Amino acid sequence: MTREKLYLYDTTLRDGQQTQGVQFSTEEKQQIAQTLDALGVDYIEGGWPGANPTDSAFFDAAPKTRARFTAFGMTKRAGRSAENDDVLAAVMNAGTDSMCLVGKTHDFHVTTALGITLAENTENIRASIAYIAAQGREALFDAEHFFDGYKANPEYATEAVLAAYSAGARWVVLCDTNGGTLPEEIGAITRAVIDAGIPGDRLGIHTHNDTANAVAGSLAAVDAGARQIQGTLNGLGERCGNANLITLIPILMLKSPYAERFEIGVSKDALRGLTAASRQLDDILNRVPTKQAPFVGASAFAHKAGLHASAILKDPSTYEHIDPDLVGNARVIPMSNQAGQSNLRRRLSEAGLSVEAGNLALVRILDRIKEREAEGYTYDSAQASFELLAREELGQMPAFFEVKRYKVTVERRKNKRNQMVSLSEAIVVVKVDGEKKLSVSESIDAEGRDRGPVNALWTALAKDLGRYGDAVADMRLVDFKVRITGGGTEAVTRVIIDSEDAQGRRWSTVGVSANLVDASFDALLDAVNWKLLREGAVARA
Ligand SMILES: CC(=O)SCCNC(=O)CCNC(=O)[C@H](O)C(C)(C)COP(=O)(O)OP(=O)(O)OC[C@H]1O[C@@H](n2cnc3c(N)ncnc32)[C@H](O)[C@@H]1OP(=O)(O)O
Ligand SMILES: CC(=O)C(=O)O
Repeated sequence: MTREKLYLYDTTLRDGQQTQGVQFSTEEKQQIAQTLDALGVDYIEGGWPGANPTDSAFFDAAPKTRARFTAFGMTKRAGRSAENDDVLAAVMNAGTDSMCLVGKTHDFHVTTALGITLAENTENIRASIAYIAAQGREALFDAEHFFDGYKANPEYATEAVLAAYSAGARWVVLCDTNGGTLPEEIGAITRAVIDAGIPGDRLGIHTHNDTANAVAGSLAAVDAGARQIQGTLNGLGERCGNANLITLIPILMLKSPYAERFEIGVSKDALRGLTAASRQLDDILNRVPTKQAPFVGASAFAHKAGLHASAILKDPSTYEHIDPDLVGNARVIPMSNQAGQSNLRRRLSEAGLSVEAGNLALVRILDRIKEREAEGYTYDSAQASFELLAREELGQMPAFFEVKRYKVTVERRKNKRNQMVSLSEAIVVVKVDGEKKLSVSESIDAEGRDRGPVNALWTALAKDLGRYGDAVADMRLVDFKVRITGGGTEAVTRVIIDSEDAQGRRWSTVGVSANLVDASFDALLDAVNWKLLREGAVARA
């Protein structure tokens, strides 16, 4: 049986950025776009060009993606032509092949929020979509408040979406903007729109999670005939969030009747990257991953009750609705050292380490990871630290150098202009090839500003690493995340450092301590050791 194509439209970088407390940098947007592209979504909505400097900069250096990279904006305002609307012009000038414009479809919003007549609004929608289509570009129309609008005035809501469709919109996306419509009603109204003349393969669904039904509402629209789903990674989005693609993707690929009826752009291989994609986003946002997140949470396949754990060991399907491996997650069975070995072997092989099944080192690695995670470490994203830990247990970790001691001071004092300034200084003593080396460094940028104690430590460490100096010369620290976490009985500080080198490699390392500077130094040492490994450095016996 041929399966029908179902399109996935990701709006993490636009509606996801409307989440309280979320503001992606341009680099973070680039990183997320690459992850989405690797996952296999069909559209990546990058943001609203012209609305803020970050979005504009992101579109200026738009990533090259296989997915259709889409700019978001709104329909032209009344009293001016589409050609002369400056907000629309900024969206058009972003130069993307696809553009998604939001427009009003609820009569109350037209008269109250916009203060124009219904006819004027319909004309704004028509003219804006026609303007995009006339340039041979793909137009999408986000029908804002469509379901509430349809309930209040079905004739007008239908007129508004038909205007977009007739003007050439490739997709008309029905939005449950306030998130209050329940799945059954979403299905019925979607069917009514199809009956009114817009075919299902031109209809999309955009739901919000205000009643925790965004995923169910999206599926109801698909059941009714819609063929595009809009959503976000981890369900980010305005207020309670959008439909969670991290939940929807495995449902569409693994659950009946969707798996049999539909084809989406995500391959089975890419599906295995789902857990990593979800955790990468949490990492970027410096959020603790939700343990109970369906499919990807650390508890999604954790079996605590004795009855469960015992049956699971006989056959995992006794208490699991899918094999966790399919989504890149791992089974957790407390007390069983066998748990998670296949997952561990896969992670090791990603680090270039091939370890045969049954090797006792696997048990030791798992034990150490568990111990360290109890202390506050996390290895989900800190792949470089994970590799170093594994190498130690496998006897494959060279001792390049030894840190004998270090010291950091931070001083606040008045400068000549009577301004309070800070100055960080570090001293690091290392032993390389039997020889002690003492380096002192201040951390000051080109404008004379203090770059902080961790930077001072890094520059002191890198200053004299003897014959390893050249190998780390092109390395720089690009991100630094701090989180206070409950490790054991006391709160500890976890630091994750992202480093980069001139060859475009980027790696993450983790350090934990009750002391912020110690935790940072711990992560820093891992970063340097990983770089030395990659450079093929050889330690002298
Ligand atoms: C449902 C959604 O989530 S849609 C996405 C919403 N996202 C955002 O709002 C974030 C980005 N937005 C922005 O940065 C700004 O709102 C901008 C740059 C787009 C516009 O800024 P401003 O010109 O200062 O307008 P402001 O934000 O104050 O108000 C929006 C204006 O657009 C009008 N408007 C709102 N929706 C539409 C629409 N679909 N079509 C035409 N005009 C619209 C409003 O009536 C208002 O006009 P007014 O100032 O003449 O009353
Ligand atoms: C367009 C959009 O984000 C909404 O209506 O919710």
